[in-house]
Amino acid sequence: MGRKSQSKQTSKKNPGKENNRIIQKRKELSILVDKVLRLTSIFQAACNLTKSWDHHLEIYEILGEISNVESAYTTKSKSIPRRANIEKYLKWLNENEAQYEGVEISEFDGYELGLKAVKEFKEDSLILTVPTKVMMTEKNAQESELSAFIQIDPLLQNMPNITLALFLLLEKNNPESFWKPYIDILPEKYSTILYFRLEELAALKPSPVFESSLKLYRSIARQYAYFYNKIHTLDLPVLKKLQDIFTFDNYRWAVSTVMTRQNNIQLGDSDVTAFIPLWDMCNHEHGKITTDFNKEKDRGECYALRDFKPGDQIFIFYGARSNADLFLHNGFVYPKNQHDSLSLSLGVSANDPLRESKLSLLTKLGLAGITHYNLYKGDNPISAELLAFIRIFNMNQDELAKWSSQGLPGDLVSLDTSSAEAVGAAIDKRAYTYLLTRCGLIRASYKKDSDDSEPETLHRKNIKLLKECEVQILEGAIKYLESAIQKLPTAQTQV
Ligand SMILES: C[S@@+](CC[C@H](N)C(=O)[O-])C[C@H]1O[C@@H](n2cnc3c(N)ncnc32)[C@H](O)[C@@H]1O
Repeated sequence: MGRKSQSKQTSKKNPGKENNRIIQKRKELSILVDKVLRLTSIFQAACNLTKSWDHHLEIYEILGEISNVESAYTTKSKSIPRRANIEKYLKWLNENEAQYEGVEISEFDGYELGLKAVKEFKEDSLILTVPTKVMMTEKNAQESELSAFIQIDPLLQNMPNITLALFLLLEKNNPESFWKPYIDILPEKYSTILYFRLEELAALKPSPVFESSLKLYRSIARQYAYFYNKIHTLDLPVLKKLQDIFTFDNYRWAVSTVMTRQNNIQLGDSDVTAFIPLWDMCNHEHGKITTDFNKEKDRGECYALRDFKPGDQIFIFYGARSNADLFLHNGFVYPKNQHDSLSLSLGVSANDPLRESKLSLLTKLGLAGITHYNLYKGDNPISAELLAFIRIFNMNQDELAKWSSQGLPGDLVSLDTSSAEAVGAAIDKRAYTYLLTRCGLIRASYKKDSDDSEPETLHRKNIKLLKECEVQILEGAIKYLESAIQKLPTAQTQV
């Protein structure tokens, strides 16, 4: 606080002193940013989890220092709570011919803002339309002053979501922005892992999302450092504008806004990444995709995925995504998720004497490069690919030789009964038993860390829900495998 107000006064009274402060800030930051770049480039993907975590601690600490330096030198303007901006937002939408009759923006417990029906909507009826002109898209970014940077930056050329994040930052800092009413109703912060404290991230263990979270954090940290350097070394007017706005805190906000609100929409001949106002006020529930782009009318359209009565929250279906995906990229967990899955890390050990034969059989089936297989929620937890892996993984030398001699051993990668007969109960018994043991061990690892002493924050709530869903998947798979083993013909199960 003290440092911030000091900075303001100094700049008015003594511009020379202010210049020195800026130089000092840049010096401090460039040392820290270099550290982030070095740390994020030496990292080996094959590191074990303990090393990944130690590595994360280092990155996290340096980013903490970066945030401290950046906030000490920045005067934060007072922001108006998003709810207070709803009226202006709706007026802007009206002026730009968005249609949303019978719909209100409202607060819903556990969802923040959402859309409320104030009249009845029958399933498949049109709820709202959003003209292209109010959407903020990667195309707008390409047509803006940012284009000079996009043209010379390979990262931006290949990652439209990052382009959109930088464009959003520029527009947020532009009081004249056409999208100001939209930007003013965006959340101030998010429940993505970029906002998690260390203890919260650690509480994700043993979920496989722990590892994915460290990866995501590392990648955003590296992007931040990469862009920091570009912004402060390249001589482009747009980058001069970004110099004061581009802080780690602002970047994680922009990236999280994109992660939680982006849509892909067919504009012209291409698929573009876009923010679609109003449409992106809808929260998710299970159902069918009911959002579309109407080329003739040049607008996005959102239809009712089911009947909604006055007073109901209007939901849309975000797509068939696992809770791991929703947690990581959208910052929430959907307990009734019918598309849930759990990622298992599986591979042939370097010490396995039959490694070469197993890998060559996996290669034939196009599975050699796969390091993770999904277990699914519901009656069929095992995919054909996972079944193929556990079958091959559990074969002996003779079995490997037999199956390798075939052109394409399609029966190995099939859930059909006839294929199971061709593979034989002996292999399947070993395969299922192996997976059962593996699932049992993973399930047991979830028991250890039920720490209820921590306050129930949204982050903690999501972590708890995610792990409960993962345990459910594991228990479903265990039941399925026990029953599958029992159903195998006993006479043939001898090896
Ligand atoms: C596209 S926005 C929807 C509007 C958002 N609720 C808001 O206040 O701006 C997506 C975000 O809404 C929240 N959300 C959406 N569906 C949800 C659900 N089923 N349960 C909990 N939160 C949800 C998550 O925070 C997610 O990142």
